[in-house]
Amino acid sequence: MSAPVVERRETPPRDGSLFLRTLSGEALPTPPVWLMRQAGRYLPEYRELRARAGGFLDLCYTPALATEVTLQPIRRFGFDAAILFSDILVVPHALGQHVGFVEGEGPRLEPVTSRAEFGRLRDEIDLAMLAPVYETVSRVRSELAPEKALIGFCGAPYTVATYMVAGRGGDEQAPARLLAYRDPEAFSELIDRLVEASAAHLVAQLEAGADAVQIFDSWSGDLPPDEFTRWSTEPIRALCERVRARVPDAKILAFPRGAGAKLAGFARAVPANAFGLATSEDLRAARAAVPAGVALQGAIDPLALMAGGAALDRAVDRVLEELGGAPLVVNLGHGVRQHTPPEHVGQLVARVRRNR
Ligand SMILES: Cc1c2[nH]c(c1CCC(=O)O)Cc1[nH]c(c(CCC(=O)O)c1C)Cc1[nH]c(c(CCC(=O)O)c1C)Cc1[nH]c(c(C)c1CCC(=O)O)C2
Repeated sequence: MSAPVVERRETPPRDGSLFLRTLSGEALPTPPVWLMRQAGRYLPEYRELRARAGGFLDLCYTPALATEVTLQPIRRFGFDAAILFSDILVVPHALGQHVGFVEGEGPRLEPVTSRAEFGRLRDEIDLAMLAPVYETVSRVRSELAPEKALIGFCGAPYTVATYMVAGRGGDEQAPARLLAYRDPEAFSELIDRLVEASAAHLVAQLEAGADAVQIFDSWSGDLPPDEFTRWSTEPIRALCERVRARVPDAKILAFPRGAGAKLAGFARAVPANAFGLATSEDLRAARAAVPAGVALQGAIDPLALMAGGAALDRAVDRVLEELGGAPLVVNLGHGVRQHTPPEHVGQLVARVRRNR
């Protein structure tokens, strides 16, 4: 791993951060709240800035703009945590894969589908290429109030591999799964490289000032149990261990989206401080599946958020009731959708905090 690009900043202890206290195992009467994809196209101020920024990756790699976009939802809604504005696909980009974003369609990568093609990627992640991302982390941290936490992130090795092999997103995980069955050694080599690259990327974000990091595993939930253990649980466990070897007190959230009954085994193996729950999870079963004192994060339906009104209040109350009384970070079960009215986000935050 190359040396960190940005020096670790001396940061004051943030005892006032409800988010960090929850990750340390405290059950708070009013839990912290932030939302996946809280920055983005549902916000008019994002759309306005995005139109001036050029391409999506240009926005991610321009610290002044990425900082502004990260802070927009904090100013508007007062969330307890900001999430760095970036993307999981900067890791393949810094491994030398061609990555682009097609307007209105999503990511397009030049697919890597064999050992020979993996061989054309860099052996190690080029952290210098991601220096603007780490600069964004330090800028955001210095502009955020001390009681607000800053979350860095990466995609889980399996999820990132599905994009690298298929060359695109959506429901196109079949190419990676086929490769995993046809040539498990080759797929395993790709996953191992992603473990190392992602660890270096998370450590660099923590050293630049991120208070915690989240690992997004958006696509492993469909895997059969043994494949899930091999391609999701084990690589994420290894990733957490690599990060903690460099930053022993790193706060880590793992989000194995849609793990369902596989969550219990995942949570036993992965040494995270919190586990994210998708909309579809049985919340009480999930609580019983994770070790006592470990935080859970989730799991309001993004479509209840879009609907608003009484349906949204009920969705918030259900999460508070079924997951409250133990360490809880209120969030959605997946990202905010594009056509969500911003006032509904305000309603969600007010509902969580109404007894405060
Ligand atoms: C799979 C995945 C990706 N990116 C991400 C995941 C994991 C979470 C999930 O399952 O959604 C994670 C991500 N992507 C983005 C963030 C920023 C922080 C946040 O607000 O949560 C985070 C944490 C910004 C983004 N990443 C992207 C946008 C939209 C780009 C635009 O403004 O045009 C944003 C705000 C583009 C992106 N990036 C990706 C896709 C499939 C797309 C296109 C689909 C879409 O547009 O929603 C890959």
